[in-house]
Amino acid sequence: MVSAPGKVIVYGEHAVVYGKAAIAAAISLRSYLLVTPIPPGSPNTITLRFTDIGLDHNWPIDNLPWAAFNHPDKKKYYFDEVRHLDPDLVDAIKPFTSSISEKVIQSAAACFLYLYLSLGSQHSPPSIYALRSTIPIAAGLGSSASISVCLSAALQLQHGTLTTPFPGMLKSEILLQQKRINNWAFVGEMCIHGNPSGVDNTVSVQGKAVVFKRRDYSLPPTVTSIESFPELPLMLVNTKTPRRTAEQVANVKKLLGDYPVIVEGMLQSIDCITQEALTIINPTSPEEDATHSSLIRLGELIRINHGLLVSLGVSHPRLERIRELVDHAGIGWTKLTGAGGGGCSITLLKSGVRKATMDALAEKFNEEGFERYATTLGGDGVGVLWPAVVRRKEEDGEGGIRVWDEVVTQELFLEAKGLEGVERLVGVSRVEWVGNGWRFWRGEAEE
Ligand SMILES: Nc1ncnc2c1ncn2[C@@H]1O[C@H](COP(=O)(O)OP(=O)(O)O)[C@@H](O)[C@H]1O
Ligand SMILES: C[C@@](O)(CCOP(=O)(O)O)CC(=O)O
Repeated sequence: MVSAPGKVIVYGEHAVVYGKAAIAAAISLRSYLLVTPIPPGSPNTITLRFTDIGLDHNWPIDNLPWAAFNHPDKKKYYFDEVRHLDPDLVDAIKPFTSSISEKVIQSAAACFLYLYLSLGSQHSPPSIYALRSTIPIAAGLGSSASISVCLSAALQLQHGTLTTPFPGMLKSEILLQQKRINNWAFVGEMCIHGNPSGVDNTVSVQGKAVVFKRRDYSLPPTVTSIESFPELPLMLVNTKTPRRTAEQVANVKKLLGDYPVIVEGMLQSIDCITQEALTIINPTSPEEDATHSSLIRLGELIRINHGLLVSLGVSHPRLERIRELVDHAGIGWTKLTGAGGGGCSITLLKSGVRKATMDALAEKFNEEGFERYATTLGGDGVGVLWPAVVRRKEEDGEGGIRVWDEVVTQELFLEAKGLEGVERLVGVSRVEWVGNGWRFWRGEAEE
């Protein structure tokens, strides 16, 4: 099993698509992908069970367009850096997803097939790929990146081109493997939303928090880890209005085409906001350290960033309603996060907010159909659970405790009740495992 986190963009979404810097941090909501090989003698098929979106589909392996993907002019290997989708290969996949009518499901299936055909072979073992995610879909929290990262890591592990991280693994090897996971996760992101900047998949692979910049799409991005990302008091609220990232990105592109000078100026201002925030987050002198006044400055930058996103046309009345309620309560500074057009907002909370004020606001959110998430920022990136065997404990009714070990089968995983059930069964913060438990490609490992 593999897992990868979602993310919040704290500053710089949309501008990051045009080569400006963005600051993003991993969140504790995650996707989990369990790969189960099918016993020998079973039909030679691959099956996707992505139950969150109602995708349950299989394809005979021999029928897939291997010839197109293995053609000498087209073949890409796990170590190749891929910056564009090949339109002929995208076309070769289309007949295999055309029976799926819903765009959400179709794009997830296309993402899987492009990665499977690129990284696998006709002799790959028939397998079932079961996915569950605790990240709300299309809400600005990087759900598509986190599933792309899971698929990239799982397929490369399955085909022996990655190793499960182990204590003492060389830092250079960890970084190389992270790079390969990220490279193919970016390909998956391109299948789902066309023209991604790569910030979402990068933070999902690395975890923690990063400053991300991609000036030239033919070159790798510049990614700087923020080692001591401050524990900002953030509130995450979902409008429950889904939207597609691809559409929001296309809307900004159109606006830039219509008003190039004005919109370039706005994107440039967003870049300045990100740079300014960085000087507060990474102070160069001790007296600039995280103080009351730096919280206020970070908050003001959040408010200004949101204003510019509104002007870019990517807010939504439901996002404005959240901002209005928060402003009215006077508890912090709010901006949309991710692509906007619905999705989620983040609020940086002021210090000393009264509990009664928070409770009253929470009630208002409930009444109006918004959902709040408890999440922490800056956790681990992509990880592997091998073997996937949980240690269970239960009172035996006679004053004792019964302990037993249980393999996380596909059935157990898919039947876990709701998001909490998934977290309780396989969550990365769960401690009782048989074997090593979750292991992560942590970039800071010893050389
Ligand atoms: N839990 C999931 N199961 C399957 N596919 C998913 C899941 N979460 C996200 N996806 C894929 O990602 C797409 C959403 O991507 P996107 O619009 O970029 O939203 P987000 O802001 O959450 O990344 C969905 O259409 C689907 O293809
Ligand atoms: C709008 C954008 O900057 C972030 C999109 O984030 P999300 O897909 O809404 O989680 C696009 C991108 O960086 O690819």
